[in-house]
Amino acid sequence: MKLPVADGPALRRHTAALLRRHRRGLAGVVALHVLAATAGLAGPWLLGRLVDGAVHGTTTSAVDRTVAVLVVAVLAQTVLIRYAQRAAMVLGETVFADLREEFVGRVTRLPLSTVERAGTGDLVARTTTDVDRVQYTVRFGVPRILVTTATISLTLVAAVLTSPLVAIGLLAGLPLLLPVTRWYLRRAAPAYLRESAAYATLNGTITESVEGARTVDALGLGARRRARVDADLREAFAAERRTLGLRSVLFPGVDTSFILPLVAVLAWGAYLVSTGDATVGAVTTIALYASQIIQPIGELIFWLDEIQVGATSLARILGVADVHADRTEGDARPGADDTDVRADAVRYAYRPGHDVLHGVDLALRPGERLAVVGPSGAGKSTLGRMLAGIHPPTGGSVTVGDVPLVDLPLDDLRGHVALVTQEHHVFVGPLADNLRLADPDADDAALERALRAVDAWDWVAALPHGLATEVGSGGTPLTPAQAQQVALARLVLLDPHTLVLDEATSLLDPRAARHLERSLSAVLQGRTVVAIAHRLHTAHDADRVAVVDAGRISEIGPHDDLVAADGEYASLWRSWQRE
Ligand SMILES: Nc1ncnc2c1ncn2[C@@H]1O[C@H](COP(=O)(O)OP(=O)(O)OP(=O)(O)O)[C@@H](O)[C@H]1O
Repeated sequence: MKLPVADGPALRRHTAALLRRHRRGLAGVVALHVLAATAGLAGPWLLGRLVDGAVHGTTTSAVDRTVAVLVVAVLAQTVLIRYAQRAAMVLGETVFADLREEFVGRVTRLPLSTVERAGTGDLVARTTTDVDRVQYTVRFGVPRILVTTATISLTLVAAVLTSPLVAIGLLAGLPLLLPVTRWYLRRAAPAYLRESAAYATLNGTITESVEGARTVDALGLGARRRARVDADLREAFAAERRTLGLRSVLFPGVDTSFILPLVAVLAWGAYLVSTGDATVGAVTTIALYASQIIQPIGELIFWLDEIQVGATSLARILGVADVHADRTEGDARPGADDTDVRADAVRYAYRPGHDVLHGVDLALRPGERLAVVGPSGAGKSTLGRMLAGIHPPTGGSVTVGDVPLVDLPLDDLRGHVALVTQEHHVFVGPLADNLRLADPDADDAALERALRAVDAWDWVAALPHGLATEVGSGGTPLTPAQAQQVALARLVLLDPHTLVLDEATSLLDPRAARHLERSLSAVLQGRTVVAIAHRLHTAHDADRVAVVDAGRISEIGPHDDLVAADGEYASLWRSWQRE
């Protein structure tokens, strides 16, 4: 599954709305640039007058006056450009900050099931490379496009006002410029989209290979992974060559079309002077305009090219919003004492048509401890995720007090059922903030109580700044066991009545595991617990055991009953005892 990309109309709608939101800033920037460009036009016009003066006779004081006005115009232009550029940069930053906040909102609301299915490579590329590209375009591109468009338009108007006949020469470049630019722009968007997608895929493959290096090594998958990276590289190379090919037509075409107006103005102007239809001064002014306009047109085309890249990235960023929510909140809420969690005919498929759960029925008894056992790949973790409301089932339902889990707002849901796994990310920031993710309103005393409950207060109190200590990457490092205790303390704050434990302590060294099990049992006290058991002794101690086999619950009951029934569980149990 790939994350969606916004289409052209959506992109235009969004850009228009963004510009409308910042229309005042935009108007200010345009006004300042128009003033700066107007001051810049005075130079060629005054020089043209000087030339005419020299041809037809003038006085020294008239020349002095013209030069004085020229100096004032240049000074005014310099000052205006300074403020115009400053305003443009501020606008770029404001617009980008707006975009970035919107994007963070979108990404953090993405359904977990979508992120898992799409893989993280594409999302990481969108949050890094694409955001960088949009940032560059918005910060520098948008202001420069405003500047160059204002300069070019005003220069053309000034040229026409100086001498409409001579100004016709300025059009000489258009027959080449227009078709080349049109040809390019038509092809550029898909080509850049392909390039971004190719790099995102390459990123994903490389990240996956590095993260799974041990598995790749253990299974001897090195050659296959290399072949995949090579294939991705070939695609990225082909995509890059295509965009380079497009640019290699655009740039020479554009360069040639820049020279043509200057040559045309001089040749056509000389003819008009000879017929008496133009003055030498007017030709000088317009020839200066023709050379003055080259740089802004070149810059505008450069930015139109960059804008293609930025627009492609923006389409990828906006596309994230097109991911459908995997659940819709309903109004029904379970009663305060309604803690019955049930699964009815639950089916689930990671890929359409490939069910890994085939209609599971399970009614948890409040306060019981249920161990879920079964062969690897049988669907235990998947069932655990259904019971915790992580993924909506593709068939059937999981309810708490008769309300489907996926109809509850996420904050509410976590107050009923929570999943505990061995992945415990510690976020960069104060330890207290890490805990308040579970309950933003908890005061320090509540945080301390939660930490004491999981036996973690001693080490937290010994940290340099206690609860305020910065943890996470770059801060005070926490051991895996400490990170897990922080996660358990969050559970205490969430206070769900039902917990699903999936491999919660399996990867820790035995000493840490024993310590943690103490913390864990404090958390489990008085709650309904579904423990996905990878070691059968957990099953032995549970109130009931559910055996999951090939996506179905094949047996369920107390340990002793199942052993006496001499079914699948009994043989699992016997083989475990023999080990
Ligand atoms: N994210 C996923 N995408 C696609 N298929 C998946 C995904 N996660 C699990 N599966 C598949 O679903 C099936 C059930 O997997 P699950 O992890 O639920 O089994 P399990 O009983 O917990 O196994 P184990 O004890 O090995 O963890 C397996 O065939 C597995 O390959």
